[in-house]
Amino acid sequence: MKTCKRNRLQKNPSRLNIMDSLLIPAGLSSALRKNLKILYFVWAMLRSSISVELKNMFTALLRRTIMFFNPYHVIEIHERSEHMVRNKLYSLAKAYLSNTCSHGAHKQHAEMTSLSVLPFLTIAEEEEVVDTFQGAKLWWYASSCKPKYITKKCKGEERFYRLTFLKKYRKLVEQEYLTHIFHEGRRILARNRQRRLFTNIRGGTGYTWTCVDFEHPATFDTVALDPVTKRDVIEDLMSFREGKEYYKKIGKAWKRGYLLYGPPGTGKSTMIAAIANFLEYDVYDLELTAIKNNMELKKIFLETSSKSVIVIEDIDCSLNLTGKRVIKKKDKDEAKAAPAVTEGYDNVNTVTLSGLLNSIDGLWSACEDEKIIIFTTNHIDKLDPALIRRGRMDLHIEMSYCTFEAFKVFARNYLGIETHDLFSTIEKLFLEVNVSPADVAEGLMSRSLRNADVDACLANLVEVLNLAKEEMSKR
Ligand SMILES: Nc1ncnc2c1ncn2[C@@H]1O[C@H](COP(=O)(O)OP(=O)(O)OP(=O)(O)O)[C@@H](O)[C@H]1O
Ligand SMILES: [Mg+2]
Repeated sequence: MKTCKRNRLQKNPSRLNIMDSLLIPAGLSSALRKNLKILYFVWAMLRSSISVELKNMFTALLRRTIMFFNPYHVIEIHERSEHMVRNKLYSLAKAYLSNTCSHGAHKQHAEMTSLSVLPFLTIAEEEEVVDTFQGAKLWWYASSCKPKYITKKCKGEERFYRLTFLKKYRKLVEQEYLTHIFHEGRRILARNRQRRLFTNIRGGTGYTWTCVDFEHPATFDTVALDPVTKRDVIEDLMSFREGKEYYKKIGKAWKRGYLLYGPPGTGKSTMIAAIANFLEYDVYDLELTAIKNNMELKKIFLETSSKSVIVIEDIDCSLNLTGKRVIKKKDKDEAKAAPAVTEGYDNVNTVTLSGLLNSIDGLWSACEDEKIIIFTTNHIDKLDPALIRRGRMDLHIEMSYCTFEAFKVFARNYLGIETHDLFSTIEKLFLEVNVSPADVAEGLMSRSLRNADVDACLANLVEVLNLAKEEMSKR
């Protein structure tokens, strides 16, 4: 990437109107620019002494001549579209340039919003940078102009980028380069975005999502899980993330459902955080009990954005969604009397199983895709098969009691060891007792052990496991 000298014509906005199509990078077609400058000079001399009609005619002629001889094509990307709504492509181009060529500018702007994790540098106004794409050279020029319509939102200057390239690359730019900017821009914005953890609360005007920064430290390196399961999950996530075209090809919404099941303290919530961190997605922690009816549920699902993990924890406890899909007539009265609402019939104040299924994978659910939906439960057997069937909950992941393999992850992360004399004792004990990974973690890092050495930590764990064994034998 290298900078170009600024086209001096661009400094004078009044000349921009007539010399619009002349905005070509300096130094490249100096002869052509020289001739056109002369033409412009003659025009400026004549302008005051001729009639308006003649003036217009001459302007049009001049423009056409310039366009005919000008070997360049220009695309402008304005901050706002014609209807004064934000032009997404402008922000994506800005992100793209910040990452790709802004260092080529003499003057840059450093920006950081509340939604970004790192500052990023954009090219300042009146600066020009060069990009290359499949052998084509492209000039980006940042500027601003008066907006066409003055609105409350847009009173002052409106910024825009002018992209200039040889006419022979027009097809390449229109069909490939702009799409490249779109995807790259999205990727850069997603990477630099402060990820958020949302939860639904009931406000004055009904339900609403509220959020905090998502900063959970769990990763797949810190989750203690059987290595084969861990590898399968990672592979599944990777193929999901890269699967946009595949999902399109098979005609399926780009979504995937995971069911995490297992006893308390086996790492289901930790696993959700690791998944979100791995994919770099936001997390929507959906509290079903705070939602009044199916309509609200549908709306709240619609308000989740793409690149997100939607979580319903303890689905078996959230609502009574465990019965058959169609409730029998004689059960209606009982169900009506119960505050926790069952499913099956259309009561306006209920969230029903079919309402939930609809929100997960009905027609509406495909509006913003690239989403992972995760349910967790301690009791998989209590759930309606319709809720967890494959295709809806595509992957069922069992989070079980701690195994020796899982313990080795804790040993590595908590104690920084790969092996130890006590490992064989611990391995034997894991075959005899059921302890959750949470208990093992606690056994290795209880308060009294914070400053203790490895031997003491492992000895403490052996004690915890022996106690669990004793308790099991008493039962
Ligand atoms: N598999 C695991 N890997 C790493 N840490 C774990 C694992 N399981 C549990 N832990 C530790 O135990 C604590 C509790 O785990 P977590 O909340 O993820 O369990 P859970 O399965 O969601 O439990 P519950 O069913 O009660 O919600 C975590 O803070 C974490 O430190
Ligand atoms: Mg949990």
